[in-house]
Amino acid sequence: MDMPLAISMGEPAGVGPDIVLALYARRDELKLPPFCLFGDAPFLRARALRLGLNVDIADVGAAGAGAVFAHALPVAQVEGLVQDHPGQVSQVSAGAVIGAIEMAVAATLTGTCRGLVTAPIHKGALYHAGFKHPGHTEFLAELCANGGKPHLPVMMLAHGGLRAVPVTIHVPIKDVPGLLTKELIVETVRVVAHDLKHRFGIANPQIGMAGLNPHAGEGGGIGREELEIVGPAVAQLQFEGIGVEGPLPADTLFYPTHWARYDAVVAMYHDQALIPIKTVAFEDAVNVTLGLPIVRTSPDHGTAFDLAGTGRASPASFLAAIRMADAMTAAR
Ligand SMILES: NC(=O)C1=CN([C@@H]2O[C@H](COP(=O)(O)OP(=O)(O)OC[C@H]3O[C@@H](n4cnc5c(N)ncnc54)[C@H](O)[C@@H]3O)[C@@H](O)[C@H]2O)C=CC1
Ligand SMILES: NCC(=O)COP(=O)(O)O
Repeated sequence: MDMPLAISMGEPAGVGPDIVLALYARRDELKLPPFCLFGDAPFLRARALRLGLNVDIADVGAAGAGAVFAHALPVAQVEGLVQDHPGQVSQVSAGAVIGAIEMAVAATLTGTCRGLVTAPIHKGALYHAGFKHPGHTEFLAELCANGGKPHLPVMMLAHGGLRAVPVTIHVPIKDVPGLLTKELIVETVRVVAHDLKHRFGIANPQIGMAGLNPHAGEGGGIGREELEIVGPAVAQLQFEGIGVEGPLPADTLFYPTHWARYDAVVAMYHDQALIPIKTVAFEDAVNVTLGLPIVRTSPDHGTAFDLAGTGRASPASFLAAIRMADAMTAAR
């Protein structure tokens, strides 16, 4: 029996649960691998009813998932209140949302599940409820560290051969220059090169590195970060034998033909990396976290409150995230 993937429920007011239910309803047609949804069974029954989906839900936990997946959606029950109010931001479900991630990570770390796919969370709602982590990426690193030294989590958005990685992630733009260090860039690219090799099977990854400033600083005339931070990081990485070029002007680096020269492009901040990939592939790009001891993928979109409970959310990115996690863990 195939070991299941773990899926965390995400924000119940968002489209994540809708899409998981809709995909499960098409499991045979799509030949989906077995998965267990870490969430709330009564809420999921109510949401399935609202969407008109004929889905049986079995509260069997991750260990029982493989046995029931063919005829019922396996759920690992989380603690805490979960409301079925599509599109309404609320902190009420925050405990259950966070608990679902914690349980799903624990099941993956202990080998009950083979990889993790996360449904979108509403970061603002969780912050208001006291959540201290900027997003999944950083939270997962802490959970995987299990009290030890956290891994450096690296966010990568991928669509086929187009991959984009931000060095700084969920931080205010005004803080980016202060957070960028040669060490952070070097460590990020080491993780990218390692995981492209070992998780994506790319023998000798080639990485394009963006500058921070317009025109990559124009030789120091439009900012010195390229000369003082990014350039020295590239030199260090090249010395280590990693295939990196840069710093390159970010405005032309993402021109698809240019981008396609590289196995991944490393950008200096969130929007520098994510705007290009969401522009060319919002429908089915995947967010994958590198640098963790577990495989974690996620759709590229968020909670889409405007579509929650309507059945109109596209399942394409979520499906791509499941397929990527399945492929990355196929040997297990
Ligand atoms: N991995 C995660 O947990 C992520 C969470 N978020 C969170 O989601 C919340 C909302 O973020 P937004 O910036 O509004 O982005 P969003 O992706 O939720 O929505 C942006 C636009 O795209 C549309 N859209 C999103 N998903 C769609 C789908 N599956 N099918 C069709 N249309 C879709 C929405 O209707 C909306 O018009 C924020 O709190 C953000 O932090 C955002 C990205 C990833
Ligand atoms: N914009 C991507 C995003 O916010 C996803 O973050 P994470 O929750 O996967 O860390």
